[in-house]
Amino acid sequence: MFIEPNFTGEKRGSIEVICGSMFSGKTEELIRRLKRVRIANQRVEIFKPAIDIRYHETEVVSHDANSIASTPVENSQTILLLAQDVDVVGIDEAQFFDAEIMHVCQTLAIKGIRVIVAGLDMDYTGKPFGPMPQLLAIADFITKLHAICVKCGSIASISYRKTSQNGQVLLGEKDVYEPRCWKCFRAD
Ligand SMILES: Nc1ncnc2c1ncn2[C@@H]1O[C@H](COP(=O)(O)OP(=O)(O)O)[C@@H](O)[C@H]1O
Ligand SMILES: Cc1cn([C@H]2C[C@H](O)[C@@H](COP(=O)(O)O)O2)c(=O)[nH]c1=O
Ligand SMILES: [Zn+2]
Repeated sequence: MFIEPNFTGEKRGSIEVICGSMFSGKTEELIRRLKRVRIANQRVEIFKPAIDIRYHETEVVSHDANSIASTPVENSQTILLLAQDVDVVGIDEAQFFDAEIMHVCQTLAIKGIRVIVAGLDMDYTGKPFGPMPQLLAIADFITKLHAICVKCGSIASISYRKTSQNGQVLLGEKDVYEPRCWKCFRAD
């Protein structure tokens, strides 16, 4: 389990990245950390890319229906504009943001803000997804989570696309994706 920074005392900025396949628990872990921030009476703002309105327009929602209020933004620069007077910034679905998200996270951390980012590390082909490699490179703390392979029950690192549609961005749930281990991913 991730041991979070102390909630009291001098504020030092930091960047935490939570990554893994679909259904690995990234959003649940993000929500868990952010709810604890609220319990500690710290000020938090949560953002997600406007593209991701699968479950709810203004909430970050996990596959298990845990949720927390969030602000959908069109681009990463907007996060800088909206994240005023906060102790913590949470960002979900970071893979969909533009490349500038890396500098946005660095700027926030330099200002003393704790930044917690969740995102898919790989797309359905196994390629690194969007700005995630850069975010992982600058992270102070990385948590890699795994789902359970739906074929064999082993740990799953990759999100298998069940449809024949191409293109990196294709929103969906269990109708479109299932988590698989590498062996079962290669089997089809
Ligand atoms: N194959 C699976 N492996 C693990 N969890 C699964 C699987 N299928 C469904 N789930 C559910 O998904 C939840 C995680 O959802 P979520 O936090 O939204 O994941 P992520 O953001 O990584 O896609 C788990 O707690 C579990 O209830
Ligand atoms: C693998 C993969 C996923 N997506 C989409 C599908 C979902 O809408 C999100 C991931 O959500 P989660 O919170 O991690 O479950 O991303 C995509 O567009 N392209 C892909 O290759
Ligand atoms: Zn498997």
